[in-house]
Amino acid sequence: MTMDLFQDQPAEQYSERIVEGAVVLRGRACDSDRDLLDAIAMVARTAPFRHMLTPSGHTMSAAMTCCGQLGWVTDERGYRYQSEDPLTGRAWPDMPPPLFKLANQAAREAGYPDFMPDACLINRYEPGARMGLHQDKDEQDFSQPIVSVSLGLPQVFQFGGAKRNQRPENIPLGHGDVVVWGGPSRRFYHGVLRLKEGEHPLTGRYRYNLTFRKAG
Ligand SMILES: O=C(O)CCC(=O)C(=O)O
Ligand SMILES: [Fe+2]
Repeated sequence: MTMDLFQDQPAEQYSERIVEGAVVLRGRACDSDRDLLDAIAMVARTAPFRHMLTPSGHTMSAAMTCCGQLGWVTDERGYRYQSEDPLTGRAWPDMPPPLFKLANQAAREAGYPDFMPDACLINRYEPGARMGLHQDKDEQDFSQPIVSVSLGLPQVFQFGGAKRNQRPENIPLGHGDVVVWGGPSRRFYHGVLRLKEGEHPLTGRYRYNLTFRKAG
């Protein structure tokens, strides 16, 4: 992993290239962390966190909700995007402006200008929860990147390659870190290891992850 330190940024905001097209922007969500967490709480009042079923009948260990025009869902029928929350039958809540702004700015910084996400999946992990290696491939347009924001407890992110059997790099992600991947790495395998027990001043026993995508 190479590291570039930019003189015009605070010491804790630097970027680390993972592979071509993929970068970790350390600390980029710190300035707006309270606004982001307030926005998550607001979304969850309309579209509550829930544990979705995988097509094979397993319960996901991360609790999820969505905002934006489209929400990612999984159930016994498969993985897909839809404009209504299956739990309530209502449209997903709008994407709160601080979320959109952060995703758009992070993408631009990573070399993807004009990223206009229409879907934000919100994952909430408690100690023990994880997400196995997978590809994000339910979207229409793979020219658009993924922007992934971490808030709260630290968790190890795994970033592999185009094939599942490629050994992933383990990248510890902390509060405020943003990962962006696209271009040649857009469909690379990734996941997170089990969340360790801990207590974060802003999120308690949770890690939140915001995954922004242009789905439709
Ligand atoms: O929690 C993370 O950092 C990764 C989440 C993810 O890959 C996904 O929701 O597709
Ligand atoms: Fe993913």
